[in-house]
Amino acid sequence: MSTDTPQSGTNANGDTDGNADADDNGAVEQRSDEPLVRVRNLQKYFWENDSLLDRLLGNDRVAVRAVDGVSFDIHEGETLGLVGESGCGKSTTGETLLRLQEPTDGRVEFEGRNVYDLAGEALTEFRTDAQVVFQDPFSSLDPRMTIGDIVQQPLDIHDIGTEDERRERVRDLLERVGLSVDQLDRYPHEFSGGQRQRIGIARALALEPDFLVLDEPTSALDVSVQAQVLNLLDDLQDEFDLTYLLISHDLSVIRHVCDRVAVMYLGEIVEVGPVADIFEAPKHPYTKALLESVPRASTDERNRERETLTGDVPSPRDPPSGCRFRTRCPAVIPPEDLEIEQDAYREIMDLRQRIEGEDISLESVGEDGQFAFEDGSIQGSDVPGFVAALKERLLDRDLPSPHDEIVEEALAELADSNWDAAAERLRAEYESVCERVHPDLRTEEQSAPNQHQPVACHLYGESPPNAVDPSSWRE
Ligand SMILES: Nc1ncnc2c1ncn2[C@@H]1O[C@H](COP(=O)(O)OP(=O)(O)OP(=O)(O)O)[C@@H](O)[C@H]1O
Repeated sequence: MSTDTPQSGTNANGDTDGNADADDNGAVEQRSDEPLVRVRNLQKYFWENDSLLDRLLGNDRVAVRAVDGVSFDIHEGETLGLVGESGCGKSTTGETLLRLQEPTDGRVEFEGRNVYDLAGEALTEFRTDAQVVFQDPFSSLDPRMTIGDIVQQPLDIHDIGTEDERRERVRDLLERVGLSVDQLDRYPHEFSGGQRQRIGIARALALEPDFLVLDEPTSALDVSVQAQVLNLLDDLQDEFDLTYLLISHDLSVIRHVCDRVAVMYLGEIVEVGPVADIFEAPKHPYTKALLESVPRASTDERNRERETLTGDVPSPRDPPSGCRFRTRCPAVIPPEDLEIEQDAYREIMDLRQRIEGEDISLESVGEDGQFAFEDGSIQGSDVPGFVAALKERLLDRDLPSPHDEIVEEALAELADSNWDAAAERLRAEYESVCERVHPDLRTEEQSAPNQHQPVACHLYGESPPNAVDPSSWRE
């Protein structure tokens, strides 16, 4: 963990300047040391409607794309933060890379070996070296076991040492995490939340691991206790040369303890970089919005107009095409030849999304059944009034010409319940590169040596698809 002194000059996946020497011509020689953990294109899908009964009933299998092709490295001794809104796939990433879940595709190397190929002794070694601390100390500790037995359990399972040696190790561990050995024979319910998390940490350390996945280690704790547990993790990292993947939705935790941070959205990583760069100069519109949504301490900052994340996170069962954030993105890129202000474009894109999702109650438009639908259509003479009422309900602003006319044409299709035609009218005019092309995040191999904050966004492509200045859309 950094204690607020993050690395600088780190490339896509954590190579630091200290390890990349520039020669006289400015050419940079890459560091030779391998990351401790290398994740490449990791995918984990959960399948719904996948039972025998579903097959007999002819139900289609549905993939929940919890993790959908993530790549990152974690270097020895560092803390990489994984941050994103609830449900974006953070825990599944952590569990899959520890092989607590089988991957759908992709590769995870730990000390250079593919974790998913390991068997026998090599697998046991990996299970010893890589451990996890879960969020909820209440449910992750067996209530029927004493804490001595809980901490000793991994030593028993791996048959390490004699009974006396194991007991001695448990005592050492409990003391090291700030608990008293007198408490050895007590049960989890006799401890506070913070103490229970210390027990979970002691158990994770029992086998002397090199690497810990810390999955929201402090989110179930009172704020006052959170700092104590984070400080303990920091001390333990120094003392035992630990490498951490810290999963958290809490940006202040990430900022306080991480060296680098990977920002996750809907199963993908959208930006990676040193923690100071990500917090001070975020690039991806999602990262910016995530940071904007954090309450500010200073009055100046509090009074500043804040653009927070709006709109629902789409389902991982059917993620948006192209950039997954484009359905909420305040910087979604208009077609090259279109003259339109960003706010108006966003509003039209939102309207199209609602039309595509048939997410408008047409029967309730207007006053008390003003527009009666018969066989899916309203009377022709009512169409202008219907379109005006729809606009009033669905749009927050008056659109300039010619956009107003195009939107009216699309809405008029809804007078005949022609959802597809309405969506098509808008798609024909307003389709964005963000929905057509998936922006990839470069991996270490693909990044220029001086590119230390890769971002998966068309605004930052080598040849941006549209002349939008990324710094201009919000300041
Ligand atoms: N066993 C499962 N079966 C089906 N879907 C699952 C399963 N586990 C997770 N998911 C889904 O996968 C997606 C990612 O979940 P995950 O718990 O990894 O997200 P997260 O970012 O860790 O969220 P949180 O912070 O709320 O824990 C979610 O949509 C979740 O509902």
